[in-house]
Amino acid sequence: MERPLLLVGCGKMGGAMLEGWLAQGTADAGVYVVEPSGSLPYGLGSKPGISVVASADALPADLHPEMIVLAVKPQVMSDVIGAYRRFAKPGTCFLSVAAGKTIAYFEQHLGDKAAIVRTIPNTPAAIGRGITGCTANANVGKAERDLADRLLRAVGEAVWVEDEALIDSITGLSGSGPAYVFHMVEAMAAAGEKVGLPADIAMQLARATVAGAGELMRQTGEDAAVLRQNVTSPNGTTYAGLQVLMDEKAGLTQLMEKTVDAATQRSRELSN
Ligand SMILES: NC(=O)C1=CN([C@@H]2O[C@H](COP(=O)(O)OP(=O)(O)OC[C@H]3O[C@@H](n4cnc5c(N)ncnc54)[C@H](OP(=O)(O)O)[C@@H]3O)[C@@H](O)[C@H]2O)C=CC1
Ligand SMILES: O=C(O)[C@@H]1CCC=N1
Repeated sequence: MERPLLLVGCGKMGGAMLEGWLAQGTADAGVYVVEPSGSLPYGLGSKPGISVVASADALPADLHPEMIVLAVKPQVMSDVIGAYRRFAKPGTCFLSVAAGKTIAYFEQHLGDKAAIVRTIPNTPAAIGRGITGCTANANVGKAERDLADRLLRAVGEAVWVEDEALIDSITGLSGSGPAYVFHMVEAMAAAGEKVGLPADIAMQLARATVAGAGELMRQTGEDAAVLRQNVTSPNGTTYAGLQVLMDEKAGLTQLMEKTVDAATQRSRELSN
């Protein structure tokens, strides 16, 4: 990078991304962080190249960031965004990670000349295993898109879509998805207790099973269906369990469809 990054909001998502950029050396021209509390997670505040300020007013008057990453909650975005309109000029691109907030919303607040990348990452970004859905407006040139891609790939994978409406769907699937998986661990552990296991052992088994299954899928690159079949002996124990989980009327497929749909709808609502 030739000029600094500006990160607005350094909570769970902004902090995870900043950690990835530092680890990968992506933000080599320095990062200004606006964070009202002044304290950054993971001890990031004391890392070289990081300058923390409590508000946009405290940023240097001549700052010309290459990219401004907006990582505040969607509900506070309208209180925050106005302070950054002065940066909306050639050479500066905005990248939002906020659920629901559309490109039209940012153009309304930053002007229709602003270069805007709308994304939705997820929390495994904290360990470099995130996946981010991205789209951009017509003001984003190749260099800006490449930089956004590099920043996002520093914390995992990036998937670009042309149709912005798909970002709500990506939010419902992979943005919120880690929570579904963590809840599955909770549900498996609770079910283990019901069949007689002590709570601590049930949780240890559930965590290791989900983590191990995820790692097996990642390392082998094998289809999920094939990996499932590899566990399932004809008329064995897994088959008996899957008869319930894959029930055509009330199985996980139907439940997951409703779950992802509810999250997608909520993402659409947050645009207001
Ligand atoms: N968590 C997740 O799994 C995902 C989150 N996102 C998106 O990321 C964004 C941030 O979410 P998340 O990190 O979870 O939330 P957090 O609350 O952890 O982070 C938001 C941060 O913004 C700070 N903040 C509040 N007001 C301002 C301001 N005026 N200027 C600068 N910073 C400010 C908050 O400080 P303080 O706490 O002191 O108020 C907080 O540190 C959201 O838009 C969310 O939709 C996207 C994908 C996944
Ligand atoms: O729950 C939320 O609204 C945020 C966006 C995606 C994941 N967490």
